[in-house]
Formats: sequence, C-alpha cells, structure tokens
Amino acid sequence: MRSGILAKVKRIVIKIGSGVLTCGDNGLNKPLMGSIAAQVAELRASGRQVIIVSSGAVAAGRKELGIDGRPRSIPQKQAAAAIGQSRLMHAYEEAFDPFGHKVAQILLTRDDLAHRGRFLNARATLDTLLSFGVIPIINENDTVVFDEIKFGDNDSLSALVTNLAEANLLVILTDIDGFYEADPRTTPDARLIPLVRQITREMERAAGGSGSTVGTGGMVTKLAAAKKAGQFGVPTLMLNGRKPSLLAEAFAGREVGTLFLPGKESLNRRKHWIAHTLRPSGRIIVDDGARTVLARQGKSLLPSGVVRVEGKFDRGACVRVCGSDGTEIARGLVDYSHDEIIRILGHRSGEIEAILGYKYGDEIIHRDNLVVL
Ligand SMILES: Nc1ncnc2c1ncn2[C@@H]1O[C@H](COP(=O)(O)OP(=O)(O)O)[C@@H](O)[C@H]1O
Ligand SMILES: N[C@@H](CCC(=O)OP(=O)(O)O)C(=O)O
Repeated sequence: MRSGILAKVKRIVIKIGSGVLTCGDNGLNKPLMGSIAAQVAELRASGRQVIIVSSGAVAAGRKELGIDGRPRSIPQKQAAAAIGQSRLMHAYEEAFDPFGHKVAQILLTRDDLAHRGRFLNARATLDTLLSFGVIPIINENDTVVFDEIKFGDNDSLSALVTNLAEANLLVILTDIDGFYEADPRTTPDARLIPLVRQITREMERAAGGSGSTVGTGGMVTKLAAAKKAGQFGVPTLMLNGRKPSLLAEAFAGREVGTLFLPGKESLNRRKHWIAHTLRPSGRIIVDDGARTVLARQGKSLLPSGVVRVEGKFDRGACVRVCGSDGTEIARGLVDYSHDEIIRILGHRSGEIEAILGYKYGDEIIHRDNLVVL
C-alpha cells in the first residue's frame, strides 16, 4: 500500500526539524544537510516537486550569539532567528549547489496566509519558483512574529503549506524513528507504530512534548499536523531525518517511519483554510437542536439556533461555533457582526429584516462557509 501511495506523489512538502539540522551546540549539521539535499535531488530527478519547511534558525543563531540552551526572552529568540536564518539559507545553498539546484527563502506569518489575497499571492509565488525548478525553503518569520500572528511551530506551518501548495504528501523529518505508542523518553520499550489509519484520542494522549533543547511542540504538534494534512486528503510520512538515506529508502519501498493515512472524507481547500488557517475571533453558542443539524446534516446556522455570542467580530469574520457545554463543533465565516447577531438570535430568519431594518441573508453562517470539526 505504501509504495502505491508514494508512487503517485507529485508534489511533496518536507518539514525538517531543528533537531535534525543541528548537532548539539555545534550549530548546523552541514554533512547531514548535504545528504538531505542529495535525497531531495533524487526526488526532483524522478519528476517530483519539493517544497521544504525548515526549522533551525533559532538553534543556529543561538550558537552565533553564544546563548547557552534556549533563548531566555522573546527578543533574544528573535535576534537568534535573525542571525540564524541567513546562516541556514547559506547552508542550504551550499548543500544544493553540487546538485545544480537553486533555493529560495520564504518567511511567513499566520497573517500572510489568513488573508485570502495574500494566501493566493504566496501560492502564485510558490508556483512560479517551482516552475523555474527552484526549491522553496519556508520558515516562520520568527524575527517579527508576536502571539496574534504566530503559527507557533513549524509542524503546523507545514500542514498549512501542504494546503497552500496543494501538495500530495507531507513528510516530517524529525530526530526519532517515528510515532511510538508512548513517549520513548519515559517508556523506553515503547513500540513504533508503522501505520496510522486514524488519529485517535489515545494516540493524542501518547504524544508528548519535545525531548530536545531545540525542538518546539514535540509529537503533539506533529500529530496535529498529520491530522490537518489528512483532513485535506493528504498522507503524512514521519521519518528519522538524522539517518542519512531514509527518505530515499522510503521512496524506494522500504517500510520505515510512520505513515498516517488521510481520512476518507476530505475538506476542499477553502474549507480547510477556514478551519485551520484563519484565527477565530469569537464564539457563537448554539442549542442542542442546531448542534445536531449542523453536525449530522451539514445545514447552515440560522439565528433561531443561537443562544449566546461571545467576543466582538465583524461580518465576514471566522468564529467558533460551540455547544452549550462549550465544546467547539464547527467553525465558519459569519454573515452578521456580533452586535447584529445579539439582536436577531433566537428569532426566525423571516424576522431579521424587521429587527435590523435590512438583511444580508437567512443564515448566520451559510453551510458553504461552515466546517464541522
Ligand atoms: N509518542 C511519541 N513518539 C515519538 N516521539 C515522541 C513521542 N512523544 C514525545 N516524543 C518526542 O518528540 C520529539 C520530536 O519532537 P521535536 O523535539 O519537536 O522535534 P523536531 O525538532 O523535529 O520538531 C522526539 O525526540 C521525542 O522525544
Ligand atoms: N521557526 C523556528 C522553529 C520552530 C519549530 O517548530 O521547531 P521544530 O520543532 O524543531 O520544528 C526556527 O527556525 O528556529
């Protein structure tokens, strides 16, 4: 099954973790970067396109600044990223040069992808680079981000880039052989899970944080990324990137690492973007009747099912739709602002115009703009 899946893949996003690219306090692991470049060059020679999402800027910069361990403040981390990012790109240029491949740097914040126009712009740039045969290397723009516009970790970023690029495979290269039934740091005899058909709650509980001083998120964010890619119909292959030829071996048919299969039903690009890239700005609490029809029948959210609104947002904003127990059941783009919803909630759609003096439509969230989670 694996080789069947990998044989069909045309466009791949490869995420490379800090623990793969750096070796302790000695900065970037250039020999290993060379072997990754050789394997990527092989994939390119087989007619596949590759986009890299690379971590490592903070870890590389930290060495240059003489910071021991993790940077202690946000400005320190941002300064480390500023110096490390140029070192990182230089190392990639050197690694790909012997294979005749050019690389290009793309630094993103969540805002760049949450704005539909900028998202499409980034997409056009990616396509153009790929059409010139260049290998795009993406990282979070760590030097300028703050909480509101942050992806937070590159596992999440790689899942969003998979959507951005409409790739058919996400590869996560990390510092461990794959996903284990328990965190191997605390359970040394834990077994590797080679194939995951569906990410369960139990698996999420088995995923721990990062085991190194350079990684962010650990297995928690990797599972979340595999889940997001899966909702877009894309499988995720997690491999040990420290082993120099594993990527090539996996494509040659060797069953290494962990393969996460996508779900049977997948979201289209726009709904995936609403669910995962946009940042929700408020909550709409619905009654049990609305909850059932949204979840089971894929209907629009009408004012009659709304019980309460939390937060302030404009028409067109992305909001969470929650049940009365607070569980998030869906996410969507609202046709009315928070103060308009407060006035029409609990009423029939036919009454909207009489209450507001105007009407955009019958729905608070139209089903085309609603994603059940
Ligand atoms: N169930 C698990 N299976 C495998 N690794 C796990 C698990 N739970 C936690 N981990 C930890 O996650 C680490 C990989 O994540 P991280 O340090 O963030 O790497 P990266 O820099 O590649 O993103 C592993 O080294 C391991 O210590
Ligand atoms: N953007 C940061 C990496 C953040 C991150 O997610 O790191 P990792 O867990 O090693 O993939 C950097 O370049 O240092």
